[in-house]
Amino acid sequence: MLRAKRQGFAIERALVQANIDAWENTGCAKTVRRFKDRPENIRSLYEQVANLDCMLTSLETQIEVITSVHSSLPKEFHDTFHDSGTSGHEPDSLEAIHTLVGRGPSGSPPLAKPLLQRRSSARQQPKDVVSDNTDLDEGRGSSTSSSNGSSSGGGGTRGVSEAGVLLHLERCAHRQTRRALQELKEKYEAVLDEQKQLHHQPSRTRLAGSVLESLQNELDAGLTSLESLSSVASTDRLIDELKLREMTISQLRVRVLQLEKDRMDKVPVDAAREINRLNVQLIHLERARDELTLQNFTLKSRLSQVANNINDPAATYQINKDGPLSVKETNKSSENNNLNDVGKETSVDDPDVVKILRKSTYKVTEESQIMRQLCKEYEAKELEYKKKIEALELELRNVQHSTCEKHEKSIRDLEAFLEKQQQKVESMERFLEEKEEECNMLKLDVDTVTEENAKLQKTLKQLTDEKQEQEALVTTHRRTEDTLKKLMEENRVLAEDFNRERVLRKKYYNQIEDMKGKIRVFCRLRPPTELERRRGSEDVTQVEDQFSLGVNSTRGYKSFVFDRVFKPHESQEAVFQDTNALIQSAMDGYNTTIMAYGQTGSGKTYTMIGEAGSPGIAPRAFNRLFELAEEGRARQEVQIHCYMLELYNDKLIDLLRGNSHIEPEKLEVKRDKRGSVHVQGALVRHVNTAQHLHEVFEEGLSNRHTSSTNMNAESSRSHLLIVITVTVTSKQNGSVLRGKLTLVDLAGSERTHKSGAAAETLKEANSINKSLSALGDVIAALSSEASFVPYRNSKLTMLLQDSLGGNAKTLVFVNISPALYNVEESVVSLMYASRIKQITNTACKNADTREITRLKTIISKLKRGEDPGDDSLLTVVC
Ligand SMILES: Nc1ncnc2c1ncn2[C@@H]1O[C@H](COP(=O)(O)OP(=O)(O)OP(=O)(O)O)[C@@H](O)[C@H]1O
Repeated sequence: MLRAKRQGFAIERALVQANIDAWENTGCAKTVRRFKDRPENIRSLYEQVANLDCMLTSLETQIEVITSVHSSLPKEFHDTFHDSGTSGHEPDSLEAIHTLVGRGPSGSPPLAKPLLQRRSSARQQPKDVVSDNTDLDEGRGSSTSSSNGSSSGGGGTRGVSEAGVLLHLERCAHRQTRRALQELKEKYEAVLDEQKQLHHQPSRTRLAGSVLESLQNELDAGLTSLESLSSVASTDRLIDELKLREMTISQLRVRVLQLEKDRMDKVPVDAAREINRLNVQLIHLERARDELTLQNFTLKSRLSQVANNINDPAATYQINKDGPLSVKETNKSSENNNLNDVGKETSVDDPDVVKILRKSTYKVTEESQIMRQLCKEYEAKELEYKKKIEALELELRNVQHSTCEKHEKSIRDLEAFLEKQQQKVESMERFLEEKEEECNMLKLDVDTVTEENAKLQKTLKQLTDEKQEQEALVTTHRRTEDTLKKLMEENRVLAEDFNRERVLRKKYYNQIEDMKGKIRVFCRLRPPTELERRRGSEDVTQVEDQFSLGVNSTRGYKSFVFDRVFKPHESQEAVFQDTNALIQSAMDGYNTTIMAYGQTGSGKTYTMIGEAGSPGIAPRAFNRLFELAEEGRARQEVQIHCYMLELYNDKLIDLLRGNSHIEPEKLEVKRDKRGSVHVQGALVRHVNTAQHLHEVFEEGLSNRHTSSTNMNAESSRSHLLIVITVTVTSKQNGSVLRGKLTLVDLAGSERTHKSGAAAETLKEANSINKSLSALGDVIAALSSEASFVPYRNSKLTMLLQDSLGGNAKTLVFVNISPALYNVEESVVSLMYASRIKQITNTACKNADTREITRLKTIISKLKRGEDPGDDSLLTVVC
């Protein structure tokens, strides 16, 4: 019995350990962690295991005690069992007990039912079968216990036939039955022994009672532990799961409220991320639901296992409960059969034993009832738990439903938001497409610009190369320019030197010529007149330098060299600068003559007299004379006289006497002994100032004959002579210098058909041409150094006798028209001028010493009473 309890507790311990292992091995990691998070549950389980171990230990102790008690039983008790042919050892009795309670010693399937069936069938068998059992028992005894020595023919029953096998099995069953009976017998003996011990050894009785009490307690503790194991752990786990679910639900509610709040606040939510997060959360929830379902299933399986575990003891107890009946029946049958048989064999029909057995049976029955009650309670709790589980599952479904609805609502809201966002995305895509089109256009523009840029870069590179080349060229050009500048500077210096040298050469040549008495000839070109411009006449002249002039005539280009050539636009001042020296010569006592020669309208009057605002040589000479007089006023006294003559139609006219009522004297050209020409009878005016001289000059001009011709609007129709005598008396020694400045404006030569001269004008022209022709003859004679010079052919040549080949310093201006229309006259004038230039004068100074000599001669003649002759004539008319 104790061993059976021990086996039962061992089984229970193994079950508890198996539960722990199952929970740890088959349970999910989360569940294991939860249990590990709650060490009290684990501790309670291990405490249960430890309690069961203690109970097992105590049972082992009890078994040892009972074994020792059994060994102390009287010898006849053992002999009885020995006589019955049973071995009587403990394992057999335990095996019989296990067989009775329906479970093998090692948890093997129960053998009670087949054995009972076989027994019942065996009971119905004839006695020969029993004899067979006896044979079998004998055979078993021969096979299992050689000490009996009664089974010698057993090997004959082991045969090849099925009947032999059945017989062998029946014998085994019979042997088991005998073992059970032996066990009962041993129990009976034990009980007897206990009774005896109770009588003789009260301590042992008490020990047995305590052992029974402890067994009952252990049984109660085992049931309680099983109940607690099946109820408390499951309830705690369910509570934990419920709390976890509630926590998850509350978190979901909070999240849903947050989402609602976000949606209501229209806060931008990343819909996709939120949906993903909710989907992940749904997956977690589904996993959690699956886990809970699995746990629920595990729990149910566990409950069913526990229920089975409980049912096993319940079945045991049921068996026990029914067992009494069975036992009763068994006992009855035993009483009726086995016991009767035993009784027959052992004569165990003691009412006390039966009473004890019945008492035990009743006790077991009570325990079985208690167990059934416990089973009912457990079933009720199981139902309760199932209801709770169903309620929880319902609540879970509701929560899932509500959560799903909220999530679906949120998903719909999110989908609506997503649709809006998609619309925005579509609009943005359209906008993006437009921008892409613009971008493409811009790319095309960029490509075009890039191509242009490439072209420009290429052009720029070419330009850069060209620029570099140009810079090199510029550098070279600059060097060349520098070199050229240097060369030009050198050239300029050389030119200046050359010009200077040439001027010096000319100057020295002129000085030499002056020393030789050569007449100086200046050539002056005038600009084209308005008439010539209207006629479109070309300029046939070319000023080669300040000494040379070329003319493109019908006979070709011809160059002329003069002492000075003035260009058309050279000023009157410039012209006068080169004539200034003759004014000084007049102040120095020389006869100087300045005259202008040339074709009519060539600029003779412009050169000699000038125009208003552009005075010519005469007015400037007047100013210069008085300037020189003023300059030498401290050391000398200057007396200036002048007269003006006009040779008109070969007739001399005193211009200063023109409108006076004084009868004009007969003017005669005279020459004194020195060769100086003077006009007898001319009115000589003394002038004190330059202004006075200008007035006298203007007066004389007003009397001059002029008229308009085709060649000149105001043509001079006569030859004009302005004669200014200068007497310079030295304040230091009283010496006297008598100079004469003769300014001659010749009338212009002209061709009558060109000048369009009328009858009177034609007469003037003929007279002019005649006088000029005589002048030409004189010039030709002087230039050819002829022995006879025809001065007397014309009054003009008589007047110019002391100026051409005379003792004066003479300057002749040959005025030239640049027009092609006048080229022939210009060439003739230039040829005349060239001839004039070849004429040599014999200039001499009218010094006092000679005068003194002459006066001395006159005085001497007068002293001798002789006529002084022409030498006594005064050269100056006051
Ligand atoms: N150097 C000059 N610069 C400007 N104009 C000039 C120059 N020479 C002459 N003229 C102009 O040419 C015209 C003719 O000049 P001018 O009267 O002096 O010639 P002319 O030789 O005296 O003629 P004629 O013998 O008929 O008197 C004038 O109108 C004069 O102003």
